[in-house]
Amino acid sequence: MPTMAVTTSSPGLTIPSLDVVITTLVSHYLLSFFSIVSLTYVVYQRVFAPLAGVPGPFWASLGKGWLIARAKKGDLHRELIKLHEIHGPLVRIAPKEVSVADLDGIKMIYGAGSHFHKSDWYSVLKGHRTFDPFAEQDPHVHAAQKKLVIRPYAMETLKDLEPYVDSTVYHFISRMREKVTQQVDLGKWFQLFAFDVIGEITFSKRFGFMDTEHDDGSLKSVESTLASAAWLGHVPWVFWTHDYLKPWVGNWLGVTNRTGSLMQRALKEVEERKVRGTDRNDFLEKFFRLQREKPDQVTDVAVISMAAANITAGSDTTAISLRAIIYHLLLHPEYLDLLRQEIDTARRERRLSDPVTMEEAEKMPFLQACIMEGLRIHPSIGGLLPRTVPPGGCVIAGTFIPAGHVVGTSAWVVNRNADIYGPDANTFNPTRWLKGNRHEMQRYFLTFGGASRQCFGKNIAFMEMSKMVPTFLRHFDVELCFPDRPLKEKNFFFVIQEGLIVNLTPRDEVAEGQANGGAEKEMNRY
Ligand code: HEM
Repeated sequence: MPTMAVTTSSPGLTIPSLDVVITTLVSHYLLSFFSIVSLTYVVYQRVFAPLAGVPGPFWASLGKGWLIARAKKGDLHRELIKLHEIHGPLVRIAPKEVSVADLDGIKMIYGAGSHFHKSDWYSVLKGHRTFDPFAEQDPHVHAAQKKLVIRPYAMETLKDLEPYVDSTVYHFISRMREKVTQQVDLGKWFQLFAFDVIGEITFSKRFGFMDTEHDDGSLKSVESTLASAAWLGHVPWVFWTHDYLKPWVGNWLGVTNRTGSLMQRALKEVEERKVRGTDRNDFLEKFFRLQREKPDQVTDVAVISMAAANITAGSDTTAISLRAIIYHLLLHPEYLDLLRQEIDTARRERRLSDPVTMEEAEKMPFLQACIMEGLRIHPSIGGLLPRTVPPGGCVIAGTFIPAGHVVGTSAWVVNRNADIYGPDANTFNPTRWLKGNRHEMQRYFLTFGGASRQCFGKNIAFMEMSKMVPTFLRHFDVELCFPDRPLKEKNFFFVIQEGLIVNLTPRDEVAEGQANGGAEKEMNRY
């Protein structure tokens, strides 16, 4: 029987029963209560909160929903460019988070010795790992870890790694020669190359992706890690709640791959190497040498973690950069011609090896300019590099931002700053690196992060690109199959492109040289 019966006291007049009255009143008051709380919250965020005066999307000022939606859609970098064009140097992107395009502010946040430390966004990447320089938030722990493992990444040790990069570049070229009659997904091949080269320099063992033309799941693993971290980082409590409940609910988050399958791969390689030994001077050997010097501090966990970091931080990032450089050169034949001239002149003058050496590449100013410009126009990392405001707060672009709030800059925004790069900052123009104020341009160049937490692998990445780009272009004429179809891109912290499909034609002189020499021969000097 229904409980909410009504009683009729006289014809035409209906009196509700007591429980109906109570239910109606409660829902009415609850609704009013929530409306008042919500309204108060909106008024607070829009009028009284410390960041109320900072412009930005309406929904961003009220919660993390806007950021999460962008992270899911993968367009945060493009949105930030637009928003800064509209609003100027500061944009509020969450109730307590600001995107900064102000140059003094950027220097303050990322400069050497900065007190702005990595925000909680990174905690989801770190999880329970005890050794992880990339995601470490504590500056003292980070400094100690960096000191222990940075030596193998230094410029002086690059020479040891060069032959490993050479053999992988040569393998790439020989695989491309097999593809000259087909449409080639060059973007995918750069990714296979970038993973194989990391395998070679870290473990003296290519992963074999270029041989099989696909990977063993590692590419997906990195991608799902980043896609998941990109949104979870904005709500770390979701990650930690899931972490707590995992024994009962299972693993639902891709970000845990960073501590899962990739670590397992690194672990396997390290264990195998311990048994097998080696006479090669690759990364693993360099880490083992550090371990022999300080066995208590450079633990097995540290070695495995750094090997895994090479894969996650060094593969996709390099592939993205190679795609960007070649794609933009193909879109701008005038610059491609200039680069070809530089390559061909060096070759005619017998100043060019095959593959091109690091030393030779450094003497090619236009090549270096093209690499810098590709890195500028399409930085691999499109996320915000978020940092927590230190105690005492800070003033950026005349606005006070309290301690504990988050500030950050995407390289996509600052790398397009017209005050630094000129009025054509939005277009690919390598000549700016030859005639512009290079020092000033490099000072704010955020593609490899800020000085306080700069990329460990920058030198290695430059070595790979400096070899691959001229060697590839001396071997092939390259043409976009679909010049009118822009590449698709998705920002999952890394801004990954899709659709770099090309036709390759072998360049005759080189083809002859190679026919005589064989694809896998070491370094032929012409
Ligand atoms: C073109 C290629 C690359 C680009 C654009 C790039 C970019 C970056 C950026 C922007 C950061 C700072 C991230 C942040 O502040 O949150 C970073 C950090 C890092 N990168 Fe790279 N990277 C590249 C290649 C590599 C390679 C090849 C390796 C290793 C072999 C590597 C290892 C690292 C490590 C270990 C860190 C953490 C540094 C720290 O926080 O102290 N990267 N990278």
